[in-house]
Amino acid sequence: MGLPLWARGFLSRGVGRARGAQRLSRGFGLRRFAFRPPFESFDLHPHTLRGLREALKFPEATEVQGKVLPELLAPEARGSDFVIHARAGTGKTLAFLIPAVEHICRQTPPGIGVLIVASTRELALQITKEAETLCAYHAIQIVPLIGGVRREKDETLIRRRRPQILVGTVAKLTQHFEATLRFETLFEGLSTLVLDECDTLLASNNLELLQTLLSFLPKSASRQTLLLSATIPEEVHHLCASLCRPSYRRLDLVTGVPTQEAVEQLFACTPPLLLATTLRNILDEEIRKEPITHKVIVFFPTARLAAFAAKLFREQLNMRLHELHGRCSESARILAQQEFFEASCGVLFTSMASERGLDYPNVTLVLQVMAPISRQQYIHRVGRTARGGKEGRAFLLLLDREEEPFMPEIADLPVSRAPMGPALLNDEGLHTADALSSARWAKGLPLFAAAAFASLLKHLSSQPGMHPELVVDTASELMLGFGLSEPPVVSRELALELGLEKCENLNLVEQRDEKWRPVSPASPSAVEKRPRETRPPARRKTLFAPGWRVPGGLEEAGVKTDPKSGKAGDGSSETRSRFHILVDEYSRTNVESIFAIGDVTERIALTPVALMEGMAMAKTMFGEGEAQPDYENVPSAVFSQPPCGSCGLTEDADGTGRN
Ligand SMILES: Nc1ncnc2c1ncn2[C@@H]1O[C@H](COP(=O)(O)OP(=O)(O)OP(=O)(O)O)[C@@H](O)[C@H]1O
Repeated sequence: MGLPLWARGFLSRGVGRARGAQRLSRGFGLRRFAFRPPFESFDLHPHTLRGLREALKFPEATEVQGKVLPELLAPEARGSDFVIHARAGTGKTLAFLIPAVEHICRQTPPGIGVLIVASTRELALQITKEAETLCAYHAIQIVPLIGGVRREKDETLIRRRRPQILVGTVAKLTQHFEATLRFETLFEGLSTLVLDECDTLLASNNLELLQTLLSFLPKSASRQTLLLSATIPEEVHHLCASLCRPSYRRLDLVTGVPTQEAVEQLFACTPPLLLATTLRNILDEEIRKEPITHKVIVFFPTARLAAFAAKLFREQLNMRLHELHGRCSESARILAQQEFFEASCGVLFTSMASERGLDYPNVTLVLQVMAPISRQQYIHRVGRTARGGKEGRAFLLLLDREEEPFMPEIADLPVSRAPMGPALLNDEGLHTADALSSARWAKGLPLFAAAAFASLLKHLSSQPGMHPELVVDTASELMLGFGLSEPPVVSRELALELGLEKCENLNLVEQRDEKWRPVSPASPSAVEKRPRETRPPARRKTLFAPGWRVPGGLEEAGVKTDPKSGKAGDGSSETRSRFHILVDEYSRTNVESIFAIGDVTERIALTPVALMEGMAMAKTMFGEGEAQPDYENVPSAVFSQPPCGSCGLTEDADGTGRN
């Protein structure tokens, strides 16, 4: 049994849950928008109107669309850029798609007319789907470019479809600009650039990559830029303005609170030890009250905790769950997104991957486990319910000690304390605690628990006001509440990184390279140390420079680069301003301990060449004698339709006439 006696007593009190449960389980229904002009009242192309009416089945604009469309469709609007701030779920996607499609209908230069930059793969796919439905009766082609899909596959799709609208993530688009031959020429007629969820694209950790992407786009005084989000704090606004033309317009459509009025928002606090059982009780309550219509999104603070909780609840509590987070494979993410979208009821365990822009119909409850990292995150997550004019509920399940630092951040929002308090914990909590007990864990769960614990330590360490002991105690109690008999071990390296190495309650293992193997499911934290047979040689730094850009800092290291070399290095006659690292035939730079391979050198910019150079370099570096790349056996590819390629001896060299 994972819970101590005092907690069991607390659970078994089972204080009247019905009162709060009634509020928690209020049904949802259609609300009326304040003002919904019919789409016919706008001067739209007949195919667009038909797409709205027949494919999307939206005869009327939402309130936000009713305000944005007249601004963006006005003839003089093309001379301005727009920063649009409107609540989540109010129809911003169509608000930018409709004018973009209308502009393509009026002007059809070859190439891509509209580029939509999305913050996640899932959002890019969702926008693509909505654009395709809107354009069902147009001949307009839309292509998504997202991570997890091979670049060559993207190229084939672009060649075949010749899209007018491209929807992509920043990383994938940048990768194409850096590595796909003449990719930039597709954008010569670009008339509209959309940055959806602009505040996250402009966040400090993403800004550099976004700026790199934008630097590849041709400069054009007539290109319109649209920036949209449900949260645009003032400090982000000046960044938005810096991407716009001076005449830009700001449409601030959030009056009053930034969350939808139709969302009932509650919060409750729990000790870490009781978080898992409380969560289970809330879910049970929701399923019991709405057996065929419950649709619940549960947000966890880390992807690893979401993965662990999903596996635990599925395997130990027999709950049917959908799962979508950063630990899922790309195909699993796409499948989960589609399944939960189509499901009439269900529960989704997720993390950051789902909090922005994603549109699942009829979500009845958004449940946030532990404090969000910011006010914006809270608002976006709550925005996953009550979309398109429906009603919904949001529940924030905090740890006791999170209330004081977090609640002031959302003091202006209509969030009330859940009236049930400890009644969230009912008699069933006892059974939950018992069922979760690691004594009965299925195979594999201990490793998930260890990963979740490490991620919790990281997450909590980044929270304000959390000193090391508190971080360790909180994460440990949480894991005990999830059924462990003792907290998992942690590598000393991680403890050092987080400044937790002196915490007495942390069970450390010395070597970071050790493979952890649970001895038995009954004692998941008792892991056996299995040192690797061979360790990689010590190294101080690995420079990784994808694409053609030479990383900074090389000058300080004394590495010679060639700034004058302007040829593209890909066999074309193109010139580009860029630097190359100068290397000898063994891939050695002028600094003995630094090597370089691939596109950052002035050799042939082809993947097979880089691979071969890498193998030869590894032999030189790791003592198998000096080895030079063998350019005789480089596979070559011809970008043609059908595609063709070759490798090995030429007909002449072979002498047999074979190719
Ligand atoms: N005119 C309309 N009539 C009815 N429903 C609509 C209309 N326009 C959009 N919707 C629906 O409203 C929901 C929310 O729309 P959308 O995803 O565009 O919101 P959003 O403002 O972009 O939200 P977020 O800020 O979360 O990205 C979607 O399910 C969409 O299909």
